[in-house]
Amino acid sequence: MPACEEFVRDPVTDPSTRAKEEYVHLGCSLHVRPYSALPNGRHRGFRTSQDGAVFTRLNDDLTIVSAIDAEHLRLTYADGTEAVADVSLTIDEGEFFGFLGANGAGKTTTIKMLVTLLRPTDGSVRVAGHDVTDDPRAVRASIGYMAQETSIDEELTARENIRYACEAYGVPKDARADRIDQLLDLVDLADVADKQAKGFSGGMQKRLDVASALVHEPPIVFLDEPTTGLDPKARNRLWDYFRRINERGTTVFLTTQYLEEADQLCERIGVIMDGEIEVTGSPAELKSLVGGDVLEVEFDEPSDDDLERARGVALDSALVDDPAAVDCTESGLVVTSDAARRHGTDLLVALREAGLTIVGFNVRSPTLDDVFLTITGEAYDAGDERPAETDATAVEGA
Ligand SMILES: Nc1ncnc2c1ncn2[C@@H]1O[C@H](COP(=O)(O)OP(=O)(O)OP(=O)(O)O)[C@@H](O)[C@H]1O
Repeated sequence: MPACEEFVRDPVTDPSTRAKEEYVHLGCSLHVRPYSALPNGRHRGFRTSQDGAVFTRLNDDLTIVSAIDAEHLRLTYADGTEAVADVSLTIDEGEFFGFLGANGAGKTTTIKMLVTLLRPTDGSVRVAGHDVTDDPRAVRASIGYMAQETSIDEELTARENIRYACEAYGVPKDARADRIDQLLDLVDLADVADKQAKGFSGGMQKRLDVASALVHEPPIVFLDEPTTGLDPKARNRLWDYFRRINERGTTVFLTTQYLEEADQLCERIGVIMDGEIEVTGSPAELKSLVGGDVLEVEFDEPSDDDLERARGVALDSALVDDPAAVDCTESGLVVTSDAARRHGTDLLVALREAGLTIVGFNVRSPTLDDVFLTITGEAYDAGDERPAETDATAVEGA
């Protein structure tokens, strides 16, 4: 993101108000266009990337209005558990942000503070420019929240569920019928609109849940593990939907058990560990922390001695200058090195000469799983892995 200092003031004419207004332009690939002139004379602009996807409002002082701005958030539960120790985060409007962390790291507790369900023990947070403690109603009017637990009523039909959400979120009466039809269409439930939700598959229920959380077209959306338990097809349909709302300018804050999901969808990712943000960056930036490509070697039923010997060979090789770059698995070795592609075969020869029988090898680019292992020293485990539910036609005609 360009720093605020890069802004230059430049008067332009806003054709919609026919008044000469002062707006702000950004150089290079980003620019700001008039968005609205507020009643008190302040201006807002929206910044777009070249494809028009990213929206950013500007304050009077030309700083960017953040969708979420959390400073030193802390939350201690009544039993003394410090679930969130120190979380500071700034998320721009229009960003697709992924929030990752192992089971119990503090993701849900953080989200609950951001959506006003928990009051921070310490620290401050503004969402859509409103303080969550001082102005929770304004925050709630600006957000959609899809919790891990479903909020739909299984006794109601899909249409009734969305209508109920429209009433709860205060969608104007004359806009409801169109909004309901649009949402049913968007989440591919138009064919089963008048069937009871209790007959829906897990995937259909999740999609109905998303539609219900977004009826008021909030500018910021919090999705807490929205695709857990879904099969890849159902997950893909939700991904498409999340991409679409983000392309329309919605800020998305996502937690997920699936690193692949974060990799596919998120522009930026924050990793929380023991209640503190460990690192933030784009998926590519995070992958660069791994320190090179990953060489995986598999042996034929290796004993512990074999693995130890293999590790010694790897440590002696030209590939490795840091012992942390070599991990033993049950069946082989994983070596991370920026020379893995150039000199990987040298290591294979050395391993064979040391009497190890290689049954498979692979050199690949790092994944977010590797990132997680590098950062936390543990494999990613963000919750109970439930069996995938199919998105098959649990309801006739779906
Ligand atoms: N109501 C509560 N009272 C006391 N401790 C809690 C409460 N809710 C959560 N915790 C604890 O706070 C810590 C953080 O929990 P949280 O649910 O925020 O983590 P998480 O990263 O969302 O985990 P998961 O991936 O399992 O959803 C954990 O140690 C958890 O046991």
